[in-house]
Amino acid sequence: MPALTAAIIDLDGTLVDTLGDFSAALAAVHRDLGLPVLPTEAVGLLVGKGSEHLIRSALRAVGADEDRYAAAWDAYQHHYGTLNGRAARVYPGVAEGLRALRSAGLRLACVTNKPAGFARVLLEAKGLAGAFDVVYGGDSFERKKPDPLPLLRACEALASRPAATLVVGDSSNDAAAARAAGCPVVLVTYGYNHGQPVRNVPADGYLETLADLARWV
Ligand SMILES: O=C(O)COP(=O)(O)O
Ligand SMILES: [Mg+2]
Repeated sequence: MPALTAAIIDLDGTLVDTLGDFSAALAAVHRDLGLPVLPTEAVGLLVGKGSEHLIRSALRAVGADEDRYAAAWDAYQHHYGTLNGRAARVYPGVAEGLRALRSAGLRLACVTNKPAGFARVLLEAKGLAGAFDVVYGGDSFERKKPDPLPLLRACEALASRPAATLVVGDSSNDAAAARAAGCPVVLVTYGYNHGQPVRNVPADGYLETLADLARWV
């Protein structure tokens, strides 16, 4: 691997455990619509492919009609906006890992499938915003991860070649986007990964915590 000049880090399941926020917001949506509420573990299997996917999959999981989607989307914007960050916790080792990358001179981007507005508010609330040169969300470009587009745009913004830009994520979605963009990728072992064992996803390495990033720079 060439010397790294930048890193692109995923948000949900990598920097912050947001499952409590997702679960509370979806529960409020389903209550508003008079639908059954999904247990948190079931929500965890649906996180990582953006809000549209999450809302649609949750409706499908409780047997609701497709035509409830527009109302569910509006309710979700409201509830997630209100609850954003409340039940979310920064994972152990994150502050240390980000410090190691910054002190090695790397430029940093946060690229998530979460809408950019929600992502920026969450990073700010958790004291992580200052670490990042740019933050992009699932609504920043025409396509989201696993498409490589958001990662390629982040490389441009950071003036870093993909081969010298390390992607750090928690799911097959991050790995597929990184591979397609030509970026090396490491995956954390504590995230969501759609409920599948993350070590089955091909990657350049696996991290117990982001503090292990010190070995990569
Ligand atoms: O699906 C989401 O909203 C969040 O996904 P992320 O893992 O890309 O941050
Ligand atoms: Mg993630």
